Amino acid sequence: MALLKARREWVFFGTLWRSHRRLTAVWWALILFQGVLPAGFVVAVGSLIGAVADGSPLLAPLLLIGVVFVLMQVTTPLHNQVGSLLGEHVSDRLHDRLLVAAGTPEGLAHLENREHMDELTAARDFDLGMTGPPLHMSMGFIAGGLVEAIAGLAQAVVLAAYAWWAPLLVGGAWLSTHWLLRESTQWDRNTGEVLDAQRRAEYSYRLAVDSPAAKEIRLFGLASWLTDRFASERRTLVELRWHTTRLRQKPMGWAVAVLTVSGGLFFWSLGRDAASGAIDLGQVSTFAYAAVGASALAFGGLNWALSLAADGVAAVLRVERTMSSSAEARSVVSGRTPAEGMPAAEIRFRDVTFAYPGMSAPVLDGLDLTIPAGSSLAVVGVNGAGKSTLVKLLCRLYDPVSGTIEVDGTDLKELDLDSWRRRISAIFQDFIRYELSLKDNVAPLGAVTEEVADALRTAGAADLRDLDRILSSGYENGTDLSGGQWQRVALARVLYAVGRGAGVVVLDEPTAQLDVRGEAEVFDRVLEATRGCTTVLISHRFSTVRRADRICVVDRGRVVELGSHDELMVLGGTYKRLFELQATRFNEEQDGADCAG
Ligand SMILES: Nc1ncnc2c1ncn2[C@@H]1O[C@H](COP(=O)(O)OP(=O)(O)OP(=O)(O)O)[C@@H](O)[C@H]1O
Repeated sequence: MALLKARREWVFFGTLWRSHRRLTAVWWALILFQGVLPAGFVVAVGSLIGAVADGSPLLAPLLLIGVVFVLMQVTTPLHNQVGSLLGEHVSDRLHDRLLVAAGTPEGLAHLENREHMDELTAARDFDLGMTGPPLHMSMGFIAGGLVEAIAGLAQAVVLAAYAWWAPLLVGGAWLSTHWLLRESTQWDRNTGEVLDAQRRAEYSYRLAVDSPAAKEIRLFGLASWLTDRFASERRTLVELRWHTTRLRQKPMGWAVAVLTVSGGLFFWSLGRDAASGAIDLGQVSTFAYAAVGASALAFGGLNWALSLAADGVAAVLRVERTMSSSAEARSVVSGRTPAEGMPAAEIRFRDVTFAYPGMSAPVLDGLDLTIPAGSSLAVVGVNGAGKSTLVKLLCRLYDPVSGTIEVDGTDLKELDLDSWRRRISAIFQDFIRYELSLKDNVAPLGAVTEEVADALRTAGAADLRDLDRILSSGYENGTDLSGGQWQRVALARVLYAVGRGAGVVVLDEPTAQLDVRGEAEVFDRVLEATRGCTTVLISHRFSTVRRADRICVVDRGRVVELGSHDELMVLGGTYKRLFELQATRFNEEQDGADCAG
């Protein structure tokens, strides 16, 4: 365990070095320099007192004291600045590495695995000051602790001029207090618990102050429940800290006893030699100051700061390792065949079975489905039937457990993933509302203004004209949109991609938030704009669904009906039943509205 810990700390120092060699070298040099300065000061003061006692010139010792004193004053702020810069630099580098590690795997499974998510959270939080100071501040604590350690040892070395055993006695006692008080890194052992309590407290806090949650919190009267929850988590944190403090009591007692005994022995000997005249006044004061300097109680600050910083770095490196080797992170691997112009003939699901990682029951269970290129297919089915899962497989966010998805006869796994994804454009149910300008929401990778305006027009969002306006009220001159307006913007994103060459369009509940009139109008335009594309539409709105060339009904992971609207109505199965149910409801509502009018 101790070996492992030591290794983590070495990894930390190695990471500093690799992140910025020059700053790290200056940081270490200043630690050494600052560490020996107190010993220099002690010697200078001793020589001054000796000179006063002898009546010899005071200029040289006074100058020495002045120089050492000024150096001590100047190097501390300089060192803090260097440490803070280095900390920020390392933290930036680690964040970059973390984003690359989490973003590189092609699939989604690594972001849904609980263990990986815990690792990612620990790595993400390492510099947020949640369980310890952020790195740019830790560097100051670490440097302070190292300086203290070197200063103690350097002053113990000065005692060698008095007696060979003095550095061993005083330095040994001082080192043993470090060892005894390493318990203060008990905080370390609590990190899991602390992290958990901190996370819960933070979540309650966010629920209380974030505006999206504010509606429900007020409406359901959850405000005082939330306050209690927050207070209770904070109490847990205080208790954990209190527990840590109490753990220090016993070793603290031992450390004080060790220092008292060693100090007592040393000063008894020093007093005896001073009284007998074996050493002069200057030497007495030098050795006395040096002994005091080497006997300060170690408070474990170095251990604490170093192990927290080393933990953070280790967490990021662990994520990198996991992401490059775990089965989840490597579950989707790109093939080599270019996908340009595909599909030219068809997309075919062949006996596809799929279960989400860690789930035993399959969501898709031997599903067979052919989608002719250039046609539109609507997928319907009850909640949880597996419709979104089907399109996620088509986007290769996951791979089937068994069976294949073929594009023009080539297994999707053999296609180059980047070029396949360039062929696909999708709007998912939980599409992203980017806190970016309207233009960047439509074309996040940079856009031709005219094409963005066209896409917005087709998506029924022509009224949104200020393309540079940020779509979030959290920014100056920013604005927010209604649910339906956001959906139109997300549709415009798909249409823009189609204009840029995407040939497969996935629309997962694209009009769920549009009003009935807007829905029909927008959907007609979207169909027109995506004519020639292979379109997969998922919707619970049959007025939208019926416009597709073909419709398939998915039930318990299989296709149970497939055909055009008219064919399925003639078939008289699930589709017909669901369609009529919705039509009857809609007519009843319309009648009600007419009567009320
Ligand atoms: N990331 C996931 N991890 C584990 N299970 C999941 C995940 N996503 C979906 N599921 C499960 O897979 C099943 C199918 O979900 P899917 O989203 O494909 O259904 P759907 O037909 O699109 O439903 P809806 O009409 O409600 O959107 C559900 O039981 C769901 O709980």
